[in-house]
Amino acid sequence: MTSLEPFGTRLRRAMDERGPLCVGIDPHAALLTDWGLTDDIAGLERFSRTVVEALADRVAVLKPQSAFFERFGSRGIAVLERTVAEARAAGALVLMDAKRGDIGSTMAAYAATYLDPASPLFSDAVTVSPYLGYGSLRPALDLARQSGTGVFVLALTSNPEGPEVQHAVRADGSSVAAAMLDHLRAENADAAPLGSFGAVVGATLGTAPAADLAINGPLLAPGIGAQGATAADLPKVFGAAAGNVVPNVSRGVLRHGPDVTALRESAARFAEEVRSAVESALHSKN
Ligand SMILES: O=C(O)c1cc(=O)[nH]c(=O)n1[C@@H]1O[C@H](COP(=O)(O)O)[C@@H](O)[C@H]1O
Repeated sequence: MTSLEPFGTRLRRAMDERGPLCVGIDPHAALLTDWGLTDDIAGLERFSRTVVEALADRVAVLKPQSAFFERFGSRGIAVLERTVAEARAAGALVLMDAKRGDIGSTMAAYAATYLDPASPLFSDAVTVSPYLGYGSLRPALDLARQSGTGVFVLALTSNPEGPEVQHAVRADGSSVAAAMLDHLRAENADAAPLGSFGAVVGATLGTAPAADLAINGPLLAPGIGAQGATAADLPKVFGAAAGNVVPNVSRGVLRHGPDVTALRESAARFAEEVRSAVESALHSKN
């Protein structure tokens, strides 16, 4: 198997060179309509191509949300394949937002889909759900190590329903989310400059979580823009861990399309807000 440089190393470099912003490629039906496109495969293709053309040469990470492609069936998946390939060729890291999770033997097939370089959907990293037990993710974690890709595990999600599961207290007194972060810390032990195994922690949490965010890996922070969080929330949620945060904005940027310049300007504004928020979080700790 061909192996890339570890994902964490590649991500740290991209964050240093381009800033840490991740922009989502979420072709909502409403956005296709707002862009003057048809809600069909031609609209999907045009939307995705435009986002890649506008942003793949300047943001660190693009995150296609697989569901919006899957809803068009096999032809939607074909557009997703091309989107991933074109975004990677233009220099962005691609984080496939698939949120997969299943028993280990099935997880191995999901892992092969996104993290095996021979797969048509090969991506730099994938989101997974650990709620069949962290150990069920092992095939994805192992394949990521082999192929130089990354895995982002849901820990404290941005939606209001998350705490029902994620704040639940385990028999040993730790919360489910804290246990997921502990697993990731162990996964990333000894990695430098950054581990390849990330956690998803919503920018919407409002305050610093009780759980320890120092996992020596990236922290994907969705929720800025349409879900109500702003870059200014990053210091209070992430504190000293802000230097490893990859903030995601999807609709907040996408609503400025289809004009390529307007998409670029919006992403640049978010990138500047994020840069100054991260700087102030790190500065206040010194
Ligand atoms: O894993 C994710 O990306 C994710 C985790 C989470 O806790 N919350 C969350 O919103 N997301 C994704 O991040 C994107 C947020 O989109 P906007 O609300 O439009 O910025 C969507 O693609 C969600 O599926």
